[in-house]
Amino acid sequence: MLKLEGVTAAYGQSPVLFGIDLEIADAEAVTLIGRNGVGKTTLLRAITGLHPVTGGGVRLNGAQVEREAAFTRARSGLAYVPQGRGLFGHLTVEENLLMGLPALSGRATAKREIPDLVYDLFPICRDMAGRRAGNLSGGQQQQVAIGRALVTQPRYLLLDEPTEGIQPSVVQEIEVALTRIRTELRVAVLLVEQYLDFAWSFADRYYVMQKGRIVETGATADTPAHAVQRYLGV
Ligand SMILES: Nc1ncnc2c1ncn2[C@@H]1O[C@H](COP(=O)(O)OP(=O)(O)OP(=O)(O)O)[C@@H](O)[C@H]1O
Repeated sequence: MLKLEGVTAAYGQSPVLFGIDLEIADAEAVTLIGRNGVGKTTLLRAITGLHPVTGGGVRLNGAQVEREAAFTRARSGLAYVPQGRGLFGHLTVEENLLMGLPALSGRATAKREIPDLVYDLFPICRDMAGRRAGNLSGGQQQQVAIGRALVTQPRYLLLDEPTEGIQPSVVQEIEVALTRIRTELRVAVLLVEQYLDFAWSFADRYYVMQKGRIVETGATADTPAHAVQRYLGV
C-alpha cells in the first residue's frame, strides 16, 4: 500500500499542496485528474522524493519514506515516468533502459539485466535498441520511458500524462501494456491524465484535484467520466 497523509508542499514561500490524503492498494489502478497547474506533477514528485514535502507523511508498505532520498524510494519499489518522458535523447534506447538498473542494486535477489518482459510488453525497446531515443516518435519514446521504469522492477508506477501528444493507436497499445503490467506483474499504477476516456477505461478509482486539494474521489465504475469533466474545463 502507498499512502499519503496530509501531504503539503511549496515552491519557496508559495504553498502548492494543502494536505493531500490518497492511497493506492497493491496492483490497483488509480487516476488523478485536474486542470493544468493544480499541483498534480508536484504531488507525483513529492511521492517519489524529487520535491520535498513541508508536512504530512508518505508511507510505502508501512514505512515512512517522506524524508528518504528519491533513489532510496526507487529501491523500495517506486518508479516514475515524468511528463515529457525524461529520456536522454542523445543516448540509445538500450542505454536509456540500462539507466533503470542502479535502482536494483539494493536488492540482492534481483537479476541485473533488462527483464525479457520489458521487450515483450514493448517490442520497440528491442527493435530500436540501437537508435537514439531523441529520434523516436512521441509514442515510441513513451513506451521506452515506461519500459525503463519497469527495469527497476517497481511495485508502484507513477505516470504523468503518458498520452500527451500521442496518436490514438499508440494510446491503445499503451493501455494494453499498462493493463498487463497491473494484472500480470501486479504493479499498482497512479496515472495523472487529462484524457478522461483513457483514464476511466484504465483506472479502478479516481481522485480529482483542485488548487492543491483533493476535492472528490470515487470508483470510476460508479461515476461516468462526463460527471467529472467540469473539473477539467471545456
Ligand atoms: N519550479 C517551480 N517553481 C515555482 N512554481 C512552480 C514550479 N513548478 C510548478 N509551479 C507552480 O506550482 C503549481 C502546481 O504546478 P504543477 O506542475 O504541479 O501542476 P499540474 O497540475 O501538474 O499542472 P500541469 O498539468 O500543467 O503539469 C502551479 O501553480 C505552478 O505554476
